[in-house]
Amino acid sequence: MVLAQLGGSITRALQQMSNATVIDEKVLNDCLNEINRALLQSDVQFELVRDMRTNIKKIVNLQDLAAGHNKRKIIQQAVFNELCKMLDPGKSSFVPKKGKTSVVMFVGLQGSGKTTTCTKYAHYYQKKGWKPALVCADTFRAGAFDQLKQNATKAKTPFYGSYMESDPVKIAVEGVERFKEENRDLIIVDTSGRHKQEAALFEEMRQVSEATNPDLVIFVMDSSIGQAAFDQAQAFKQSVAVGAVIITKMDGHAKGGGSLSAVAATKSPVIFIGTGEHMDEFEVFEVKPFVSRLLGMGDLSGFVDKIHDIVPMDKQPELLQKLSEGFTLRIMYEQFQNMLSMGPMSQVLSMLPGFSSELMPKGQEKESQAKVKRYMTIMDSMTNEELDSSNPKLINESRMMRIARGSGRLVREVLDMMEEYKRLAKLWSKMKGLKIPKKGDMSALSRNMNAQNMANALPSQMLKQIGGMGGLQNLMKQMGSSRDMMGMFGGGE
Ligand SMILES: Nc1nc2c(ncn2[C@@H]2O[C@H](COP(=O)(O)OP(=O)(O)OP(=O)(O)O)[C@@H](O)[C@H]2O)c(=O)[nH]1
Repeated sequence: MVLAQLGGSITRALQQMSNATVIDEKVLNDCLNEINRALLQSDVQFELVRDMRTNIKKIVNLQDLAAGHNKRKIIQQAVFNELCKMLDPGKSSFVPKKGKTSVVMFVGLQGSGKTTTCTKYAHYYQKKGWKPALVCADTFRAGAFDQLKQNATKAKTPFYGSYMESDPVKIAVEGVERFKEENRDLIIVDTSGRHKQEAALFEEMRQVSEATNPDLVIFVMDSSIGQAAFDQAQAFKQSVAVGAVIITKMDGHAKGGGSLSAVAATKSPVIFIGTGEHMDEFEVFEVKPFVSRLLGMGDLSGFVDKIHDIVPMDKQPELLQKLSEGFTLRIMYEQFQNMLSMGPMSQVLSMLPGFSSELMPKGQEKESQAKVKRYMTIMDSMTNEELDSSNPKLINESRMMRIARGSGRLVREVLDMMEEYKRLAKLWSKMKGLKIPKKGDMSALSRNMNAQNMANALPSQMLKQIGGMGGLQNLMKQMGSSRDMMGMFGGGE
């Protein structure tokens, strides 16, 4: 979970307030002080924090609240709303339309993650059936074109650039023209960065922008820049028409609140956040779900969307039909494939209320991805008969030796994979009848989620970290109450 520490501190402050027998001025002030401290510690700009406090105090006038009022809920709601307000510039950014050509220009300082983010952005839309293309107009940094080329090739996205040409405007114009002719619907122009803000950078940006006339300029900002965020964002906004912000490296820093101040500086919404170096570590940013997650209330709608990414609507009856005929190795293979394309598991799980990606350390996640890939290599050496059978006994000793030889793995590893298959087959048989909720149908999801189902689905190590079955039940209780809160804030269902 990004900014997990900040979220944890705010939640604790609200919790402490809730524990007080009477909520008076002192209790409210203590709570707000605690929240302020947490925001400032994570580098949110001082003025924003001060305004937030003033606004909450204005809304929550304890003297005016009659005895019957639920002060706790009103305060919690005010904190939630103010956090949302801080992150919401009140206007949306340009949204490209599939099938219609849009030009999107990326700007930012060198090292902010601009080039990586261009590819992530292209990949995100490509997965949804768009036809993006990348133009490298960074002639300042040697190697920038190679990097873009490498990333674009990995993402199977067409690209344009030049080793010889030194005029970024010329390259940008040529690239955009070329891809317009090819009817690409999302033309992404990567511009050069500098180590620091300087006149040459802004002049070049302005010229590229003038020549390509982008529909949207996206400002890419590294979340770790702290208090400097506000000024940096403002400087870019003054030079080009920044219409949206993407904040990168939200995975690495407990701080990062500073970058959220960019919203106030550019008056443009944050549209995505980068949460890792991997192409899929890229999340759509939406204010309410983000604040919900920040406060440990989860983002059930995002979670359901992820499920639909893995098993699209039109494939669901097919999968359920296949599963009803028995859990085969081929189904496991396909699910592994989906899992890998979906991106890191911690990102998905962090959408569940009360979960934190801290529960799943990065190293461990990489390890489990490597394991999944190993299992897939092993399955690549299996026959159709083996893959389509739901009887593990079919894979006898001699078959195992053959499969190990064919895949270049150890027999022990084939055995490991079969154990994993049996574990998942057992899990599936227990989960029979589970329905995949429709998009937006949160109640179906919660109906399906009882502690036993969840306990079965979680890796045992993770269950231990949560605090076993007891810890999980507590978490589910929290989920219940967080759902109430989400409903109250209009964030969940
Ligand atoms: N952890 C983490 N690393 C990231 C993220 N986004 C980018 N990076 C890394 O940040 C470093 C710099 O990224 P680049 O894309 O090369 O930076 P850039 O802003 O394009 O640099 P210039 O092209 O020189 O302007 C690379 O090592 C990326 O892998 C992110 O969201 N999380």
